[in-house]
Order: sequence, then structure tokens, then C-alpha cells
Amino acid sequence: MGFHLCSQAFHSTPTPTHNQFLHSISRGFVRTRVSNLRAMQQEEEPKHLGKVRVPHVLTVAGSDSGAGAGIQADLKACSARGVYCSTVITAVTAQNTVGVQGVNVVAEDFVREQLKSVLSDMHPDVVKTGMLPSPGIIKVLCQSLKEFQVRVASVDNTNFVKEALVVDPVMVSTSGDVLAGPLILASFREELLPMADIVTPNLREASALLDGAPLQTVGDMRSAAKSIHDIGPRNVLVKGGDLPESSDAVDVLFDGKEFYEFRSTRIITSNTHGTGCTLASSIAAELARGSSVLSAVKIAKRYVGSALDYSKDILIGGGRQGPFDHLMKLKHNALPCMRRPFDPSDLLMYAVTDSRMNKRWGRSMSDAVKAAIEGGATIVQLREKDTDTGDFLEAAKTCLEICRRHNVPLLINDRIDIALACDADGVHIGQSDMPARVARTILGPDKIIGISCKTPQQAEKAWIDGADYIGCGGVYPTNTKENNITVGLDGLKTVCLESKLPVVAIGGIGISNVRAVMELGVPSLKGVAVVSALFDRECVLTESRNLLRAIMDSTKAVK
Ligand SMILES: Cc1ncc(COP(=O)(O)OP(=O)(O)O)c(N)n1
Ligand SMILES: Cc1nc(C(=O)O)sc1CCOP(=O)(O)O
Ligand SMILES: [Mg+2]
Repeated sequence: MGFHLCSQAFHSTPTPTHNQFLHSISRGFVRTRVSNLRAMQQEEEPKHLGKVRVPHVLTVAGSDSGAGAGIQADLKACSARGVYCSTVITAVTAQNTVGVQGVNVVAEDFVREQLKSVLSDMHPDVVKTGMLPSPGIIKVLCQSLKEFQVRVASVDNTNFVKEALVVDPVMVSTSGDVLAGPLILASFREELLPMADIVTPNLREASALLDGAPLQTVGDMRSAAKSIHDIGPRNVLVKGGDLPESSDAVDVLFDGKEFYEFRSTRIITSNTHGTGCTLASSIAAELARGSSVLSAVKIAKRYVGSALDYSKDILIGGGRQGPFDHLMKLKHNALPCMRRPFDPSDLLMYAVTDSRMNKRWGRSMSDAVKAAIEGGATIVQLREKDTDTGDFLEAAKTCLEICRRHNVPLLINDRIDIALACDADGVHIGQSDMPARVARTILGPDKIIGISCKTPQQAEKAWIDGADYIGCGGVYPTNTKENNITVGLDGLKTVCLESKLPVVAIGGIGISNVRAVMELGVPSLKGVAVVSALFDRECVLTESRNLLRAIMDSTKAVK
């Protein structure tokens, strides 16, 4: 880890800190991404000295003259997500908001030449495909991917993705025009899908891949995802945007083991031209940035939802289906200086501040945060229940500078206004705070949202509402939070077993009992959140170091 890029300017970044290094080994492996390894290797060569490689998606797709879909959508989506996008054009379409007026397929040899130009020199992290208008072009693509060894590593849904292939099996445009005939189906099934890390059919495409099987319910979508998975792709996302009689948009992801349903409120707009291309290229962009498949799909869906919502009333063209505004100018244009995506292992040692405790020991909030991070805290939450808003904001800004310097995410407890004002990385909210769905709408697709949950039902709702993790407690009785219900180790385990989100345990945890918590050994349990064990002590640095050591010892014991 350690190469995190600013969307506007691709700065070189500091070398990994001691804390980042600890953070890496604490997972039992030093996390490397192919792109970062390459960056390190390249940095050793003089001509690359001081340069940082940026995440890169190659899109292999058709041009849309109306620029709502195809190559143009891919370029805009990747740019909006802060990822470089190169292009191989397979067809040029004459297209507008009314429909497709003409298609001019690019000669196979020239598709091969474009692929060679990009793959031999620029080494994209992810290849994303869209319109592939002939079996010959699919063959050329598969040969080139093999020749340049693009698909070298398999991925799973929890680890970082290395190089990946995202296939959007474009067959019919959203206006209903056929963009790829039945001959293509055989090539998809036999050649391209078995190489794909994720394939993203809509209902019509999923049905076509399965010889016309009707898909009318979420149950049908699940069966379709499973049958398409049998063809060979490692993950299948069946998009249910066209599902009849549903007020929610439901998509189903199947990774060969688990099904994940993504529900979002349907946005009433006719500006939906290019949503499929945009979703697939946003997934590709998140994979290129180092997300897992699961979080790439989640973030991409949030991004597309926000862009559709923002663009629902814009008017471009006189046809039935308009394009939308990928860059969401004015509203969410300012990307959060492209911090890396949230990683569940950030939850390993979660430091939660308390103004009263720090005052008692005569230190400022920022001194406390600095010491906790230097001692190994992997994420920080400012939980300041009785600090004035102005003072809180100023202290939060100082803490954010410290956290950014050490590449540690900073969340704000309860106060979405403070999080927005200082551009913190996210918020932690409880069951009686701002509803998570509203928080997500306010904060946009990129911010981290954590939610306190004491039951599996609350954990399920947190997942549906778009949270990134849950905090579960009180594991033990605590004096830090009044009238807190203790769920115990059993309650924690029950929630962890049911949770689709990563979990951090909280409540009365310290050096004497952290082992019992971590040794529950449930995969979704990623770490412990602590207040008094770090901050109601004389030396935060020493306490943090000791606690981190105990956590790491207990995670080793579990392995
Ligand atoms: C990591 C984490 N988990 C749980 C909580 C508790 O949040 P909440 O229920 O909103 O209670 P308050 O912290 O606001 O008193 C938390 N803060 N952090
Ligand atoms: C803030 C908070 N939330 C809890 C929950 O159960 O959701 S327990 C808690 C307090 C944790 O403090 P300490 O580490 O000092 O026990
Ligand atoms: Mg709260």
C-alpha cells in the first residue's frame, strides 16, 4: 500500500509509514497491488524516478456519437472516479437520444493493432469490455489478453484485486437497438466469459446468455447469476433495473459461493442512457484503485445512483432517453483528494477519542490522536460529546492533517456537519442518530459510514442502507457510554455471523480481554474499537503499542 493519488494532481506520496507497515503485516501478509509493485520497480529505474503510476482502465468498446454511452461514458466515468482510461474502439456508432442510426465496425486487424499499442506499453490494471460487434473481434481480444498476459491472477471478493477483466456483455442498447447479433453469444460463452473476473448483464442480456430464459423475479435473477457463473466468470452481477413492478432497483451479485442483493430506490428519470456502460466502467475503476469485487460493485452503484439523481432533470437531446452528467459538476465534483478506498482491515485497532478523558490527562484532541496513530491505530473516530462546534471543527481539521499524513482514515462521531466541513473520511452513527440512508445521500458515494448494531436485523439494515462497516457492542460493560446494553461475546458472535459488512467490536475492551474477542475467529470481525483503554491512561503511545501487539498476537493465534 502507500501510493494514494490526488484526483486533480497525481502527486508522488510519502513512503509507507511505520504504522502502515504494521497495518500491512497485521493482516498476515504485506498487501501489494500489482500496480504498486510495478511503481516500486519502476521507481528504481532512473527514468521513472519520482513518478507514481496511476490506476488505469483500458476500455474496449464502441464509440457513441451522442456520448452518453460507450467509450465516451467509460472515459467520463473513469475520469470522475480519478482513474486513467485508455481506449480501444471496436465500432463507431451514429447515435443520439432517439436511437442508433448506424454502426461502422472497425476492422479486426485494426482492433488488434490498437490493443497491441496500449497493452505493450501502458499496462492497464483492468480491462473493461463493452460493445464487441463480431466474433472475430472477440477472438482478437482474447488472443491479445493472453499474449500480453493481462489475466494473470484470480481474485476473490475479500482480497485486493490485481489485474482484472470486467465484461459488460453489451447486446442491446438501452434504446432497444441490437448492437451484437446471436453469433456473438457463442463467442461470449466459449471465449470471453471464462476469462472474466466479473460480468455485468442486464435482464435481457442475462436471458440471452441463457437461451432466452424468462427473468421476472429476484429469484429468477439469482438462478440466472448461478447459471452464468457456471459458464466461467468468477463473479456475476445481474442488473435488475428493468424488473417489472418494483419500486426499488435490485441487482444480484453471485461470487460462486454467496449471493449479495443491492437494493436502491429507483430514480425516476429518462436520463438513463449509458447507465450499463457507466456501472461497468466504474466497477473497473474501483478495481483498478484496489477495491475488492464486492466493494467495487457497491461503490460503483452508489456513484451511478448519485449521478442519476443529480442529472434527473437535465435536458440534452429530444429523444426518449437522455444522457446523464458523469462529472456531477457543482455537486459532488470535489473528490476527496482520492484517499484510498476503505479497507476492512482499517478496523484492526480503532481509536475513539473522548474529550473528558483527554482533558483529565491534560492533552489536546490532536496530541491524543497523534500518539494513538504513532502507537499503531489503524482508524480514528473523534467522539466529542461536549466540545463546542467551532472548537470541534478546528480540532478536527488538525486531526485530519495528522491522519492524512499517516494515511489513517478519520471519522467523526454523530456530526455529519463537522465531517462535511472538515472533509473527514466519514462518520460513525448510531441507531438513534441521522438515518444511514440520509447520511449516505448527504455524504455522497465515497465517504465511509459506520453504524452501531446490536442485532443481526440492524446489521442487515446497515448493509441495505449503504454502510461500510458496523460497530457491535457493548461486548463488555463500559463506563464510557451511559446505559449501554451489553451484548457479550455471544451477542457479538451472532451479529458477526450474520453480518454482510465488516464488524468492529466495541465496549469495555482492553489489553486484558482483547484476545478473547479476537479469538472468536469469525471472518467478518476485523478488529476492536477502544476509548478508555487508550485515552483514559497516562501514555497513549505506550497503551496503543501494547494493545496493537496483543491484537496481532491474538490474530496470529487464530490463524
Ligand atoms: C466503532 C463504534 N461503534 C459503536 C459506537 C457507538 O455509536 P452510537 O451508538 O451512536 O453511540 P455514541 O458513540 O454516539 O454514544 C461508536 N461510537 N463507534
Ligand atoms: C462508544 C461506545 N459504543 C458502544 C456500543 O456498545 O455501541 S460501547 C462504547 C464505549 C466504549 O468505550 P470503552 O472502550 O471505554 O469501553
Ligand atoms: Mg451516536
